[in-house]
Amino acid sequence: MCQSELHSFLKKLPKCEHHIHLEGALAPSLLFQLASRNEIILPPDDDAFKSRDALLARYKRFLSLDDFLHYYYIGMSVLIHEDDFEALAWDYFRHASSDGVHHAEVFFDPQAHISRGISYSTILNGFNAARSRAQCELGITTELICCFLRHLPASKCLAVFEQDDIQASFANGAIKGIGLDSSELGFPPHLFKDMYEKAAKQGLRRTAHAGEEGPADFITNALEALGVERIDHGIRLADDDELMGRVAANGTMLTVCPLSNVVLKCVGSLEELPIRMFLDAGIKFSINSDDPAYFGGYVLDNYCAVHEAFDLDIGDWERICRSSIKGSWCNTKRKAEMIATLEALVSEWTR
Ligand SMILES: Nc1ncnc2[nH]cnc12
Ligand SMILES: [Zn+2]
Repeated sequence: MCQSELHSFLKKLPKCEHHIHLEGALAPSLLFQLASRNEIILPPDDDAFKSRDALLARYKRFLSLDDFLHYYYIGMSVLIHEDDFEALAWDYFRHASSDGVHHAEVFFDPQAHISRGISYSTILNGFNAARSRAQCELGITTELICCFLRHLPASKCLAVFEQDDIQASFANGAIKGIGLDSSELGFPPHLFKDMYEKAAKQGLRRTAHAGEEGPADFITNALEALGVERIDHGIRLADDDELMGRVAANGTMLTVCPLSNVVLKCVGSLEELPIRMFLDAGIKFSINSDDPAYFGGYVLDNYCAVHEAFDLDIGDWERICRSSIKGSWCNTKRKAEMIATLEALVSEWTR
């Protein structure tokens, strides 16, 4: 298959994205536009904020997860009004649709906005307006996953989790599940056990970032102490054969983010990612963009990069795509529609 045929095949695959932080889809052009409209002063002593090109150049030199998070939290400070949150999410949904995403489960970080005086309803109304539009105009189904910031005290996270407006959004189904993100090293999953126990009792789906920069032990810890159903990133699973066997046997899905791992120096190059090892070991995983505006690629760029690095065949892609549909938190009818699309595509390309 030549490159352009392959690109067309990868684009047509009915993709599900499970690991995308909406705040990480804030393109520099929208960032500067909102900063100006909302009269937000970006750090004057950091030359990266002098222009769009300077900011993009700085994004190419991230040294670590924390180095990136510094820019991520400054960037989102321009989001003030409902319309801003709507514009951000709509921009992502448009990109996702043109990349062949059929279903997206998207993260957001309420604590990073509430702490700046933005109400939870402002965030949720903005995102929900974009979600309705994505469903009507693009045919994409979406779910929201409310993430908690692990660099903050667990007691503070629990207090936000228990806030009346957040509890109401759990109860009325606006939020599908919870996640745990931000700085990983020094913040093991078990610190958040109480919150995850409450979430389980309330019937929320549960995932957590683990094994991105942190060790394989954090994956064990997230599975055992938090009872998570998915692991976000999870690439350090490759360091523990016994755990890898357990994850494969339980069918726990990893949401891997290849370009993110390279840009944040979690691996030296794409080829170092354990993609082939995971396929051989029967580990289920989906491929995702994480923070597409910061890492130079949306989901299709990640699919193409993985294809080039690992020379996958149609059978490999069918498995990845099938696991990704099955590991989604949408209803069985929606999954069946996507599986049917996948099977029709594969049969067309293998005729
Ligand atoms: N890659 C990542 N890891 C942890 N927290 C994040 N928040 C946004 N992107 C993240
Ligand atoms: Zn992430």
